[in-house]
Amino acid sequence: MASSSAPIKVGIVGGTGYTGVELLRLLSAHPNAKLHAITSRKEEGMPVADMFPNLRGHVDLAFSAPENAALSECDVVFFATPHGVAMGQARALIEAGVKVIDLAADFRLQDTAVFEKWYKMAHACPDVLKDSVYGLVELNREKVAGAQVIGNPGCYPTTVILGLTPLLEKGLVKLDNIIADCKSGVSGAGRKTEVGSLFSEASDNFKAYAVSGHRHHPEIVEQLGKIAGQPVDLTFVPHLVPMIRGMLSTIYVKIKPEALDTDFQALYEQRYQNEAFIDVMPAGSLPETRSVRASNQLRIALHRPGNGDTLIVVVVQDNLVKGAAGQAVQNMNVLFGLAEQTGLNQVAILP
Ligand SMILES: NC(=O)C1=CN([C@@H]2O[C@H](COP(=O)(O)OP(=O)(O)OC[C@H]3O[C@@H](n4cnc5c(N)ncnc54)[C@H](OP(=O)(O)O)[C@@H]3O)[C@@H](O)[C@H]2O)C=CC1
Ligand SMILES: CC(=O)N[C@@H](CCC(=O)OP(=O)(O)O)C(=O)O
Repeated sequence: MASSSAPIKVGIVGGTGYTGVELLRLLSAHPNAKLHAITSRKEEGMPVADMFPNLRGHVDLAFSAPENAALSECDVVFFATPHGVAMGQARALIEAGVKVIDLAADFRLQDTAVFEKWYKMAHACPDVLKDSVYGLVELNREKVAGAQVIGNPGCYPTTVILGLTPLLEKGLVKLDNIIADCKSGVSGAGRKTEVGSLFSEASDNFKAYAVSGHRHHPEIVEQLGKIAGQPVDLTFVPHLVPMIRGMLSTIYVKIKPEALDTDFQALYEQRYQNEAFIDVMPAGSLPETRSVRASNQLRIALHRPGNGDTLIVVVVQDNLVKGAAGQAVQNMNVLFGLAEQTGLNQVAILP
């Protein structure tokens, strides 16, 4: 176990994916982390920096096969892998005293029947799942600090949950009339050669997908229900946007009649005033995904068209950072008692 002075020994399962290389970018520059094992089944033996030249001079390890990786020697292992991988290895790792942060969905849904329905697999360790923590730090900070296994939230759910939390905590909006219209860059689909992700298919194109149901819907519903203290449902529609990184969610809610006079701007500013990675912008702002590119910042802006009963919450983040790897490092910081912003103060890149 890492002490307050000794570096945190880090393992990454799935180092050749988009979230994997983002974890490597962040952790190679993290003052308290030491990369100890990075796995890839396909690229075993390849120096990491040969695959990712941005890491030359920063990462001097080679990829190792998962089964040969010294993961049990680590203090924490990040799973940047498809759904179903972490849950197969979590028990052995926590028995070896290793903390687990899963970027996939294995530890996000507490309802295993719902998990099985949407991910087409039975949960491999429901007992470990029961004790795991949903790693949305801004809502679960204390639980994250004492966790053994953390389920890093999905990218879309991160924007919708943080966008709606102040409203649901106070019971200010109707719970049967929420629409989340979400847009993601193509890196959200992962570093796989799926047709839809090819340049000639994705560039100069914009499309909705999974309109009749997306696996993030149950994750969002489960979390919003916990915050509201009662069942919540919503319409959630993801879209693929011709850009590499970035996520913008536009969330439409109906204000309850008795809450029409609420100062929503003040509510959000107060609720997130101590959150380093949540920027509540001036009312009416138009957040841009490029303003958070490669940073762990999430920006929120409120709109009240015609001062009527509709409130529109616009949320932007980088899907690979606050939507994945940055949030995972934020969880690691809390897990090991470090200042939450450690290794996460990158300013967004413009132009
Ligand atoms: N892309 C994004 O914006 C976000 C992604 N996520 C989630 O994070 C996870 C990783 O996503 P992403 O990086 O995009 O995915 P990629 O497809 O880009 O990378 C997957 C990685 O996992 C490895 N891998 C695949 N299968 C296995 C296996 N059975 N055992 C061990 N390693 C395996 C692959 O390497 P190899 O095959 O060589 O072992 C590769 O390194 C996914 O669950 C995704 O849903 C979460 C938030 C945002
Ligand atoms: C553009 C795109 O394809 N996005 C992915 C979400 C990526 C992701 O973040 O999935 P998890 O967070 O659940 O791991 C999708 O819609 O399936």
